[in-house]
Amino acid sequence: MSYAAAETVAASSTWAATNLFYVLLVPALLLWYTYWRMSRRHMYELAEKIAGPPGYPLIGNALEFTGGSDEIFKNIMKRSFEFKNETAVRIWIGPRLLVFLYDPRDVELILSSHVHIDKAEEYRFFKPWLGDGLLISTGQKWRSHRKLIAPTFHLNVLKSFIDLFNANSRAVVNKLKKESGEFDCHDYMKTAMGVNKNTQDSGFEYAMAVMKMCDILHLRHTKIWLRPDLLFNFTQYAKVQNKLLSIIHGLTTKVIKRKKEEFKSGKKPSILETEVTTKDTKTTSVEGLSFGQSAGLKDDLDVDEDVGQKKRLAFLDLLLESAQGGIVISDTEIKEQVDTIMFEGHDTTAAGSSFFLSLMGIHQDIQAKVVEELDQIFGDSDRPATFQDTLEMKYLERCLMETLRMFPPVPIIARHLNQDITLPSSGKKVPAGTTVVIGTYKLHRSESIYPNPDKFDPDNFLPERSANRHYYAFVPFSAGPRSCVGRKYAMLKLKIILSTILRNFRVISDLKEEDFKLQADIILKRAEGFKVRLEPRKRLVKA
Ligand code: HEM
Repeated sequence: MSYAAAETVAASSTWAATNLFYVLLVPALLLWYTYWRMSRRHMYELAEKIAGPPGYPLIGNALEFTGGSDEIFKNIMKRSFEFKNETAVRIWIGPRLLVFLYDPRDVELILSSHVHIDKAEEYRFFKPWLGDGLLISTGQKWRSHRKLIAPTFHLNVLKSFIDLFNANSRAVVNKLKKESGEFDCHDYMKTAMGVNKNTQDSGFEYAMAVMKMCDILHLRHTKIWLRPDLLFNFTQYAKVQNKLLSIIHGLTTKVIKRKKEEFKSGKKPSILETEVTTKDTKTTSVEGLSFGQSAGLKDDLDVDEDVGQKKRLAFLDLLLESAQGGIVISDTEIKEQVDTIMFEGHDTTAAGSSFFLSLMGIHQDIQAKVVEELDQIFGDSDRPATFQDTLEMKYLERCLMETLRMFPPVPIIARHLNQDITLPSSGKKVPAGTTVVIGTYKLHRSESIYPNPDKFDPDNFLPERSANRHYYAFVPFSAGPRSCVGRKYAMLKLKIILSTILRNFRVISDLKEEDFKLQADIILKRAEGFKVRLEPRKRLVKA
């Protein structure tokens, strides 16, 4: 056979082999798809019984998640209100079934459970950043770390942060004095929330990096092609993410290193509670800081039983001390927990306080009542706030809670179901494998729970109005065993910073709530920025 003929034979046999491959591939794929659909039949059958918008084959409702994050938020809200009378709404993002829950009874079923504690698949995008920190870990690891960390947010530890909160608040007021005209107060709140004097320089860079990381994570949540790591790692976003993570982890490492050096040099932990408790179980629940735990469930931030004769330490001090033994927590785990707390404690409080100031700027009458209360507490004095003062800020607290109702910084909470559940509200079943999404934003705007839900009305939180409301109708900090571990810290800090600002300035907003463009890239924000103006109060308190 000539060389040319041999080449022709080789080419045609390659062609035949390629053809055979495709001929076999198509039925193989069809077979696999049929098997896959059959194995998920139970899921499809149950999902069919739950109301939801129609979707396309294979991609489901993924096209609804195109556009900017403010558009996505608007679309989702519009969609969810189309199903106004439904307590649960399903959507498909490709093969993933998501069921949104809006009824407090269904929310309770998930959040009060010790079984449904697994975070949804979507939280895995946080993994390169937060590792196995409290927010995303599960099972025994989460249980043991939660048990270790919760006591570091005990009220007695938090009280010792008050000086730091006051110092931060005064620094913010001093910076705000330079503002004239309209500006974005979120910029100030971001840096005020996460830093102390040792981390102030890196604080802004860190805050920016966190914000950009959230943008990337949000993109991965909403754009299905960015979900698989294999594809994502080839994109420009992956490179940007690596840069941002080096900034974020750089600051965490710095904070831990400094603490370790203090530890080695024998410096006493910064916060040390010398007061010891009795052996009996005792709870230190304080009204106004203590929501997030339903009746009948033990609040792990309050209970003193595990303390016994031990001293109470602040978060990082305790982790480092526990690491000394080497058994309880490793160095990597400490870093993951610090990253988690720094993220969770930072953006959420910054958004909450910025919404609060925006709302005060709109509702001058309500702001005047807050200031009247502050005048009663502080009189003409420019003294810093004490813990007792924060307990007396009852009206400010109601305004804060109403802010968190209307604009919950964490607008959804998602869990992965490992078993079928039956919704108490409707008797409908949600199949195992579903991502259940607690739609906090919509739940908080439910007409059947809050009459006139779009109106900013702090009286919604008058004790007599709250008393008859379902406990799970207000869950800005989640609730139950996986509730926010920093909720009391957040309330205390917010009360101190917001009261200090209002003692010094009148806040004015030219926009109304209905003009807010909301976007939810992980944390709920105003897309146009939190624009306000300030006027020094006549009796200007020295900051
Ligand atoms: C206004 C401020 C805050 C809001 C609205 C908020 C809200 C929440 C919500 C809704 C969750 C549950 C998330 C989920 O299950 O997916 C959560 C969890 C968590 N939060 Fe907060 N948070 C705030 C402030 C803080 C602060 C100041 C810290 C720490 C200093 C903190 C630390 C955490 C941690 C560690 C978790 C995970 C708890 C666990 O799974 O065991 N948060 N937060």
